[in-house]
Amino acid sequence: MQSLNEEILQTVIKPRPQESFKGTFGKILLVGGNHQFGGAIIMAATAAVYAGTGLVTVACDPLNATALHTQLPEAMVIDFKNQEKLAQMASQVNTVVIGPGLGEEAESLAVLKTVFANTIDDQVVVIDGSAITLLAKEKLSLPAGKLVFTPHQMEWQRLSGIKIADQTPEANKSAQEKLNGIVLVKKHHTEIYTPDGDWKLPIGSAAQAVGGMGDTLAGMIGGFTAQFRKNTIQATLAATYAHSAIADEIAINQYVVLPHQISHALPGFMKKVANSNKDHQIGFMN
Ligand SMILES: NC(=O)C1=CN([C@@H]2O[C@H](COP(=O)(O)OP(=O)(O)OC[C@H]3O[C@@H](n4cnc5c(N)ncnc54)[C@H](OP(=O)(O)O)[C@@H]3O)[C@@H](O)[C@H]2O)[C@@H](O)CC1
Ligand SMILES: Nc1ncnc2c1ncn2[C@@H]1O[C@H](COP(=O)(O)OP(=O)(O)O)[C@@H](O)[C@H]1O
Ligand SMILES: [Mg+2]
Repeated sequence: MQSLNEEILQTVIKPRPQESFKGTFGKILLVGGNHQFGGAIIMAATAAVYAGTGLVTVACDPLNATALHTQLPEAMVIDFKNQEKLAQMASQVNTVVIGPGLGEEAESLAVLKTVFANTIDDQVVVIDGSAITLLAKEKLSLPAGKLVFTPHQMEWQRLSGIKIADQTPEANKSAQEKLNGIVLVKKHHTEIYTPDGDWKLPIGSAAQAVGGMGDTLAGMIGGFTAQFRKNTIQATLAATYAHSAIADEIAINQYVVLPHQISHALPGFMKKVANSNKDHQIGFMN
């Protein structure tokens, strides 16, 4: 397993072409946010908008629409119970992120099934949080698309059947190969298993151990894969590295890092990376 380093940032994050419009930078649909977990989808959508995705739509319980728009007027919103609209949106975007705050109720499962039935091979589908738990519990078939699974260790236990204590690189690799996608096993020093090799994240800290941190990462991976479409694996690696690199900078002066602070720091961080070259030290606060 290789150690992931900051070179992945320069590989992926380039200056924006001037001959462009919002569609150039990708379209994303984020699905989740039931009556209980609206904050999760708001955090994921915030990450996608601040990562620079051209167009961001959220499918959630309409109960969350006002809160979402108060935080994030850039995002569009649809009712996740509107099956027709959900199916249409799910097939039209570059990336679908499903799971943050989706919940595990009958309504959540209906939403998941509609999305899984309508994605297409060209798309990236990021499967996080409740979507992983439901996928495991209901033994659903996998959707079409380039799949990125983002489980924490308990979600990975549910999906792979490997107990947390037995989650060795060998066991994780063999389970990832069966899933036919990218798998991030999220923890202190997250592991990323891909068809092109495996990486360990050497940065990040306990200041990140707070609810919503993974929802934010899912939104960032969504935003990066929708925007930097050349290579899904590299975009996923860059988002994962940037998430903890920003957290480490904030943690120099803070005991705990709030997930939305990572999103708000993203445009400045990405600008520094885009301007930098190999000899330039990356850091967005100096
Ligand atoms: N503001 C919001 O709206 C928020 C909404 N959220 C949304 O909530 C939904 C449920 O997601 P979830 O992760 O909170 O719950 P679940 O999947 O049941 O896992 C927890 C169980 O696993 C165990 N556990 C063991 N190892 C672990 C590990 N390394 N990392 C984490 N847990 C570990 C853990 O052990 P314990 O803490 O009890 O010791 C516990 O028994 C999901 O849709 C998510 O997006 C959250 O993002 C929060 C903010
Ligand atoms: N002690 C830690 N050190 C480094 N990173 C951590 C630590 N604790 C949590 N994280 C990171 O925070 C995120 C937590 O994800 P997750 O459990 O899905 O959060 P949530 O669902 O509440 O948003 C992951 O990216 C994980 O790697
Ligand atoms: Mg999570």
